[in-house]
Amino acid sequence: MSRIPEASAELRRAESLIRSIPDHPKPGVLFRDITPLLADAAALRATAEALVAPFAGRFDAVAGVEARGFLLAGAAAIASGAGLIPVRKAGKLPRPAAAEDYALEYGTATVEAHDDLPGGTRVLLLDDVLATGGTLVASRRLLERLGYEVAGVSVLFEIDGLGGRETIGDPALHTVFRS
Ligand SMILES: O=P(O)(O)OC[C@H]1O[C@H](OP(=O)(O)OP(=O)(O)O)[C@H](O)[C@@H]1O
Ligand SMILES: Nc1ncnc2[nH]cnc12
Repeated sequence: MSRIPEASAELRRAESLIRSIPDHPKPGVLFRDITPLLADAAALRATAEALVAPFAGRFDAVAGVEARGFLLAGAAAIASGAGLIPVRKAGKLPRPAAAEDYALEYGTATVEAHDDLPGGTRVLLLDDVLATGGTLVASRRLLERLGYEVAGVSVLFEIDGLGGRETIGDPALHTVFRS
């Protein structure tokens, strides 16, 4: 169900392109696969715009979380005229300025980022899926440690029942779709 009451027909069609795969990457996980949505030009544009619309004029850059968050963040940055900060998994950046560890529905990981923009830059944090919230909490902490002002958190698909919204605990959390 879309969280935007007046969701455009395009956005509703985009939602229908998210594929659910049982037991991936391990038994018991219902994996939400956004690749069919990404492959559809109109759906990709509609979702990139829906991710940033509630925050219009309130951010200077978007931050996307590796790997799927990068795909949406690139599109959202172009759609909104913002810069892009890659929040990368450990060991990929040549000179990370900060790192944060976190737990996932199916493992553990570390995120890192550079500090290429000035302190106080307003950053909108983006990702494809909100599950337990561990990735976004760690990413938000990471951006704050780098001196950025996190203007909001925006996610394409919120999975109910895993406590992600409560873990993030941010009134400025926007999710386009949920189930
Ligand atoms: O709310 P959480 O429980 O933290 O889970 C959500 C995160 O899990 C997935 O990333 P994953 O680490 O699987 O990496 P990928 O984007 O490289 O596939 C997804 O893209 C989110 O970043
Ligand atoms: N169920 C799920 N589907 C897609 N991405 C995820 N990240 C964490 N849980 C996920």
